[in-house]
Amino acid sequence: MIPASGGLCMFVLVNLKAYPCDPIEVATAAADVSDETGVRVAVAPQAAHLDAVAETGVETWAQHVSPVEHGSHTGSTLAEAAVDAGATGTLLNHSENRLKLADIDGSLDAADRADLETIVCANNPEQIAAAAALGPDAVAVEPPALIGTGTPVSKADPEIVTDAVSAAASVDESVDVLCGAGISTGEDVVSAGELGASGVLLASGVAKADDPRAALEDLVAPLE
Ligand SMILES: O=C[C@H](O)COP(=O)(O)O
Repeated sequence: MIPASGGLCMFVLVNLKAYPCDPIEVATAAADVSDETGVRVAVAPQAAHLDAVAETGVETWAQHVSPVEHGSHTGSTLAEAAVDAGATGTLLNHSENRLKLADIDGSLDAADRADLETIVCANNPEQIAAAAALGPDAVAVEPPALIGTGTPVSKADPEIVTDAVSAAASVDESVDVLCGAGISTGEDVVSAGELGASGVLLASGVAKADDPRAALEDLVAPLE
């Protein structure tokens, strides 16, 4: 799933959550930075912004898709609608949008049906093993206490990353592992890679930055 980029092979996925940033400004910067460096960078905007973000040319991910098919499902995010809007992947079970096990499974089925790449988030290595057993393309370990703090998981709790990598591999070696929470610099990304992660999931370091382009350039600089 994760293509090589420079010396260290890392995927940088920027989740815009519901932050009051300009999604087009971030997406345009992410597309440019990805084009200029060859590093895989994707943006996950609000569902209502998928179309506009995808039009910038950046790799575009949904923040969630619902475990439903076409039908009477008011308020859902249909996987096929996300694809029509330009998404090529989806997060599932983010710490801020926890799902029941059956719903994670159902959302994975919906994503597979629509041909969306998938990353299932989890709090700890035990949950990572359970998530990997459901057959996503990747999992992302994020300790909730570090989310949005600016304190990188790769420094504050490196064992949770190495343990998550081992846990996923013990279930299915084809499932990649990302890590997230507090990642905001290129040094954090390198540390994550050295711990065995194939990518990073981050939000505030870019979405709340005064200069999102500069933040993205810093994140990928060591990967070129
Ligand atoms: O989806 C992103 C994660 O929750 C990390 O958020 P953060 O980079 O603001 O800590």
